[in-house]
Order: sequence, then C-alpha cells, then structure tokens
Amino acid sequence: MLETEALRKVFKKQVAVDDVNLYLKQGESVGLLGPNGAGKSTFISMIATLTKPTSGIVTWNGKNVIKNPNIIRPTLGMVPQEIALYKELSAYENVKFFGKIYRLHGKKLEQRVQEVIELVGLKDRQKELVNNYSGGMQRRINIAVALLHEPEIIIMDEPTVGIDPQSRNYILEMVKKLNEEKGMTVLYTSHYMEEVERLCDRIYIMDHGKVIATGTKDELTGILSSEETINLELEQQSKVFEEALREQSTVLKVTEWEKGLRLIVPKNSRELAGIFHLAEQYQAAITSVNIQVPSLEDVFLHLTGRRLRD
Ligand SMILES: Nc1ncnc2c1ncn2[C@@H]1O[C@H](COP(=O)(O)OP(=O)(O)OP(=O)(O)O)[C@@H](O)[C@H]1O
Repeated sequence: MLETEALRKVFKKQVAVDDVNLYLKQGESVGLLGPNGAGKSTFISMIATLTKPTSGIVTWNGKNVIKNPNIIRPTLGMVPQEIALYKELSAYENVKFFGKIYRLHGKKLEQRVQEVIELVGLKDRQKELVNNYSGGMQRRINIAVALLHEPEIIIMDEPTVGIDPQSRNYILEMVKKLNEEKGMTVLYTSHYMEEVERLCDRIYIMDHGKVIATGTKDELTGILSSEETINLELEQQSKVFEEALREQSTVLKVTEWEKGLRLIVPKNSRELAGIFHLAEQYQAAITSVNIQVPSLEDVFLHLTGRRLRD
C-alpha cells in the first residue's frame, strides 16, 4: 500500500536518507527505530510530501506520490515532532481552526472536533488555553488535529519525546487502539525501543540514513539467538578489568553502562567463571550479575557498536 524504493535525501553534502526501501501494508503498525540524527524525520517528511527527495520513489497503492502529492495527502495524518498549535487559543479553538483548513464545516466539523478531542482524552479540558497545557497534553492535541480528516494512515514523529509518563502512556495506548480497533495503518518513529516493541508488528532499524535491519521483533532479536548479554554491576568502573575482558576471545563485545559493564558472549559459553577470575585478578568488585535475553537495543548495539541513546 505504501512503499518507498531507494528513497534518498542529500542536504548539501550530508546524506540524511540513504536509499531506503520500506513498505507498509494496510492495517500494519510499523516502527522506525533509530538514534537522533538517523534520518527518521527526513524520511517521513518525504513520505508526507513535505520534503522533496533527491532521488527514489514513494508510491501509495501503486501510484507515484512524488509526482502527484494529492494521491496521499487526503488520506495521511502527520504528527510532527514540534508542536504546531496556537498557544493563545483554546484546545477546542485550535482543533476547530485546523478542521476548517481540512475544509470541514457546519455539523460535520463540530462532530469531528468533538470526536478527536474525546479520542485523545481531553474532552473535559478542551476550553482551556493551549498555553496552560502540559507538553504531553499539547502533543495529544497535535495528534487530534492529525486525525481530524479520518486518515487511513498516520505517521508519528517521536510523539512521546520530552513528555510526562502519564501522557506518554496515554499516547501509546491510543496508538495501539487506533491500529488494533480502528484498523488504522501506523508508521511510528522513535528512539525508544520499548515503544516500538510494544506497538509495532514490524520494525525498521535505521542508522546514519540507512536501514540496517528489518523484521518482526522476534526476527530481529533472532539475529542474536546465538548470543547473550551479561550485565555486570561493579562497585566502580575499572579500565584494566574492562581491557582484560576485551582481550578474552569468548567475549564478543564490552560496553560501559552506568552501573558497570555489559558483555556480549556466545550463548551457553559458561563464561562467568572466567569473568569472576579476571575480576579477582584485577580487583574489580562485582556486586551483581544478570544474564539477559536479547532486546532490540542489543540488536542495535550488535550492528553498530553503539547504544541507541548514546
Ligand atoms: N534541513 C536540513 N539541512 C541540513 N541538514 C539536515 C536538515 N534536516 C536534517 N538534516 C541532517 O540530516 C540528518 C538526519 O536528520 P533527521 O532529523 O532526519 O534525523 P532523525 O533521525 O529524525 O533525528 P532527530 O530525532 O534528532 O530529529 C542529520 O544529520 C541532520 O543534521
């Protein structure tokens, strides 16, 4: 239904999106996961026909969107990262204003305004000025605006960044409902792996403008089925211990985390005895050990050598 082929955007010499192929079937919820600067915003803004690609194709039901943006615009709802609201107007007035831009009027306008405000859970507070809203409530109104014209597909650009946990949870649940109960197709970008794990049927992992892996969560973590992660909590970080671990042929990767070190080792390698031995040798005090099944974060680490939120 929506497909991109070798979609590319170069700003001067900076390749922001590097020949990305992606597809979304009707009713699917697809996640685009990547760190800041991976090219997610630029990619989706090309799909939403807000940015012109340097090269490549976007099709909607087989028709070329770049040549004719009106093929997709009426059926697409876009939730941008920044808040695009009039702060000195009430939430109700804001939504109504955008409804008129979508050429809704009269009873239909009033009905849709109330439906979307209810959907984002702000019916009781719709008459308040947006200026008095929390960041999370403002995001919810932004989402309401994107839903006004009953789009078939909604594209969300990191809708939970910088907002309170309650609004975050509300937004996640709402996206899930829109997808599962209303059958809306969703393209959701985030650098929080828990969010795409929770919401998305399929995931594209993006880094430096490229898609570096794609699949269901199980398929992606399956990349690491031969490995496991060991989290070592240390009394304090120890560079010599870290270096000694790196030199072990059975330790595939070592990274620091706030409480100690994280190691990737082959599954069932029985590496722990060796690790304790080294810790003793280098006088590193291990306070806790935890072996974890692979997450999308580990997949990202495995593929790039960096953590998603470095
Ligand atoms: N208008 C622009 N002019 C020049 N460079 C740009 C422009 N927009 C984006 N870039 C660059 O393209 C790269 C990808 O940026 P983009 O905003 O698409 O990434 P992102 O994954 O959405 O990250 P973020 O979450 O920080 O927005 C970055 O290096 C960014 O600096």
